[in-house]
Amino acid sequence: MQIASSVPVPDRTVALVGLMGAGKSAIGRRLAGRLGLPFVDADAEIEAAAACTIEEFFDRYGEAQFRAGERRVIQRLLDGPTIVLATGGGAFMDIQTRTLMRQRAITIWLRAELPVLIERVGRRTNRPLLKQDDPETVLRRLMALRYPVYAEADITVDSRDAPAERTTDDVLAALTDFLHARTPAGAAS
Ligand SMILES: Nc1ncnc2c1ncn2[C@@H]1O[C@H](COP(=O)(O)OP(=O)(O)OP(=O)(O)O)[C@@H](O)[C@H]1O
Ligand SMILES: O=C(O)C1=C[C@@H](O)[C@@H](O)[C@H](O)C1
Ligand SMILES: [Mg+2]
Repeated sequence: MQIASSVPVPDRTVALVGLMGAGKSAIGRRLAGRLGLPFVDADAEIEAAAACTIEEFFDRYGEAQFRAGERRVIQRLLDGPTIVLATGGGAFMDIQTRTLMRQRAITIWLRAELPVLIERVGRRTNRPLLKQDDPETVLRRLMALRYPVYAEADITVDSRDAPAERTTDDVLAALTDFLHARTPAGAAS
């Protein structure tokens, strides 16, 4: 497939948002490879900065402190060079983080249906929010709360029950359309 050669180079960090299991990490890593940009996972950055897992962080300091740490990490990353950034599922819900991301990044919502999310999050048990109730109930609640806010992202792509490479192709195509729409006709891309 020739997609990569025709994709304009993003002039800003490309940040993925969406629920747990939407594929921010899995698709983000592939997207970065296709764009030739570094990939950074905000969850992993927080774990490195705090020297503990996200689960331990929630246990020790609680969610409010986690959101504050997440805000600082994302701010630092957006101050740096252009990257593909997988954000944590709740990052875009924080008004300050969201405002910053809307100003400084190209934001992409990976939207997934409930059955797809349930199947994917069942593969790992390290998501603290999914332990607060049964995972399906939590995901339903978060979908109702968060989907209207995720919809503020610049681009929305469906993260379907298909191979990750297919979703990556879909993201690249949508990003290409978005960047071409912003580039004045005839300008070099
Ligand atoms: N589009 C996709 N097609 C197929 N498998 C996928 C897709 N997206 C993610 N997966 C798989 O689903 C699982 C969860 O995905 P991933 O960890 O990337 O989600 P996430 O959005 O980063 O979640 P979190 O917010 O919890 O970090 C992984 O096993 C991943 O390989
Ligand atoms: O959706 C969320 O609020 C979260 C998603 C994960 O990426 C982690 O950032 C953490 O488990 C919280
Ligand atoms: Mg992730």
